[in-house]
Amino acid sequence: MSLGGQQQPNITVSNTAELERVAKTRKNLDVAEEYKKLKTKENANFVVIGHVDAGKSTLMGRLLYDLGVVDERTLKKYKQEAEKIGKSSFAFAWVLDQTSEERSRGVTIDIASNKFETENCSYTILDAPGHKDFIPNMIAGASQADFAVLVIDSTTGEFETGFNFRGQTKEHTLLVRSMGVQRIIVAVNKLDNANWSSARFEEITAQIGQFLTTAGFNPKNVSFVPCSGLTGANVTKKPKEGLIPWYTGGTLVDELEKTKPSKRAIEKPFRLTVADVFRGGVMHPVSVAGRVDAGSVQVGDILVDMPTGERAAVKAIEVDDEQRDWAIAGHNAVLHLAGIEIDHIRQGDILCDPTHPIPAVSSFNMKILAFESITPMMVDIHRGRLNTAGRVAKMIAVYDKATGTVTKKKPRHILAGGLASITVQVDNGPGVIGGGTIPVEVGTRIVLRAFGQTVAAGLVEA
Ligand SMILES: Nc1nc2c(ncn2[C@@H]2O[C@H](COP(=O)(O)OP(=O)(O)OP(=O)(O)O)[C@@H](O)[C@H]2O)c(=O)[nH]1
Repeated sequence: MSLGGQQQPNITVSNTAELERVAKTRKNLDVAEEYKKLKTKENANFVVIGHVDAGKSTLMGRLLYDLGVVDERTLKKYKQEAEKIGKSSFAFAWVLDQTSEERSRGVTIDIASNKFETENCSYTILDAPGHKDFIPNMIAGASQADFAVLVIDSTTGEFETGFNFRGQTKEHTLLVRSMGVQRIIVAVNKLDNANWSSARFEEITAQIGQFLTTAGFNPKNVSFVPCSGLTGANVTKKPKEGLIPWYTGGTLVDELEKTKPSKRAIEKPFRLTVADVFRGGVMHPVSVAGRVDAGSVQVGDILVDMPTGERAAVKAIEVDDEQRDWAIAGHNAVLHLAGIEIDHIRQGDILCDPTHPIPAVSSFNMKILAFESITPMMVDIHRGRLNTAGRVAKMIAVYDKATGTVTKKKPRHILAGGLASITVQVDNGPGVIGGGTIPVEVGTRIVLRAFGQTVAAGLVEA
């Protein structure tokens, strides 16, 4: 068994009577059927990636403003404040930062901090860009994303800096691909700085296109949009006549609308990765927010928290700030829980169907794409929002990237860019329940970092 040191959930509970009381309220709904009946818009989640200062916040702020999520008065206020400090161009970026801040003070659902709707779909921008701790946050976001928007600064010199060996464009892109994201929209941004030059647009699309193919994106899942977050050209509206006569494609929003959310794992056992734990008011002393990764949940269900193995009952559910009887894979949900203490559930834990809990293991095998050269070494293991210390304990095999056949067993080291299998050992935790273990199963996506850099990413294997 490669998932080593597996813990059985020890079914200790804080309050059995409470669990039983809540379980009685279960309406025994067929959630998959209810979901089919529901005529709501599809929801898609995406991450925004790109080099520092590529204009990510400005572009998303512009999008939110043009779609009416932020009103004129608020923008005016930001513009005045921004002018006061001599940075008038920051007003749009503040739209994004401000909404995320405000929302997180209300119902704490940080993963759903920025939402907007188009005609056919509602969207959630995962993890507002510009965050100090951007990469760990991006890993968490990417693990829940249906697609990514890669923002490129097309200003002369800036594109080249962002795209060079140590620039973030490549690291972010490899990361989101490793986290399972298959569709990417490239916003060739700040094209106002390049005089809306078609030659510049083509130069950038050629280079990025080639890189995306080598990073494992299928060209049919990649699209390029010339735009300017600052002027708003080609974000939600076609640019003024004559501005980009050479461009026949759609706006950024048109491209978003073409993107179908990935298929939901509705039939699989329930899994929700806890993004946030909070007191949801007097009625709800223990609440969690997160995305339903698989399966479904309904009021009255008993769940098990992993890796602690504690049970909890679902007292109430909110989806999109509305009270609901159920939630299903793909939903960003708030679950109000009973029968568990607030300090017994942590960010990064997985709430599961108790008949099929995710294993909590102290070691696991994974197939990696090495970003840097790998030897037996200390690493930070990132699994969605969870991050814990560990080490590369064994190097199992290196594969040929084209054919997948083993080229070397028990290698001494794995070269950057190589495909390989390794065993990862989790360090002992500081005596907490589930310490020294991490909830993973076959197919879980893991990112390994060391010295502040991503060194490898891949999937847990059997
Ligand atoms: N000319 C021009 N400038 C822009 C555009 N978009 C953003 N900028 C400017 O570029 C700078 C950086 O913009 P941000 O939106 O903060 O960039 P960011 O990528 O979110 O930055 P980080 O979060 O720090 O990585 C600001 O001075 C913006 O005003 C654009 O479309 N055209």
